[in-house]
Amino acid sequence: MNSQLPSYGATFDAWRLGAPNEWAAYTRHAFVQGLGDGTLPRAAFVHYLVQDYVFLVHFSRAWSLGVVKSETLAEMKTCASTVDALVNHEMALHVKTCAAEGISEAELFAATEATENIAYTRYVMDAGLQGDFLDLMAALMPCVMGYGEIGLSLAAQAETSPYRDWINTYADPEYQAVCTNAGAMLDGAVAHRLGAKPQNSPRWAQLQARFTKATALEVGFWQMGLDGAS
Ligand SMILES: Cc1ncc(C[n+]2csc(CCO)c2C)c(N)n1
Repeated sequence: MNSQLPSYGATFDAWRLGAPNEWAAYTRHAFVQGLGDGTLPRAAFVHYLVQDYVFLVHFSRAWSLGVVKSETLAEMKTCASTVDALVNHEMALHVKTCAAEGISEAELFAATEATENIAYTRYVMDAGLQGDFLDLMAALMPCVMGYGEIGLSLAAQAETSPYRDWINTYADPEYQAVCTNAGAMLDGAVAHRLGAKPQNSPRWAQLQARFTKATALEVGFWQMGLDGAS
């Protein structure tokens, strides 16, 4: 385990520090350890991937809401390119892996959502509908950055793990750059709305709470992957 955490920008790093228990439960979950050491049952991985496909559909909707709530072109560009990456690239990994297990894309799209899945994606969507761009980003960031951190922490095990494609997707410098860029965009968005000392803003605690809740919902998602396959 890599004990040095990657930095993805001042705002994200502060929010991660503000949710130590939830963050550790998310990034060091038994599901994650099983991906690294190869002990994760294949059925749990496939169950997770089918749910994750539906998750990505709703995450694409949430990032699309980010375009709507943007106040600068830089924000709009990040959100628009994330939607593109999700619907035209990231979901393809799920389709390919599931096809090898005999599950078609139509079946993926029509999969029944697990309660933990509904809870997470609708929480994020509501954060964006009820709040502003920062509320939405606080709910979206655990997903983006958490997978970057998990990918890096598992990279050393990739060669020997049957889940090496999954690990390499997120350990890849290209995905690390996605995290760094998202973090820089977030820092800009925070400065734009809350000024140079955002931690003094009355909104800071509320944003931290949204980030912490979304992180806890990631823990529930891993657990659903483990439990739902048995
Ligand atoms: C439960 C769950 N959490 C996070 C991710 C990772 N992820 C989701 S969207 C995206 C791209 C940028 O937002 C990434 C990396 C996932 N696949 N499933």
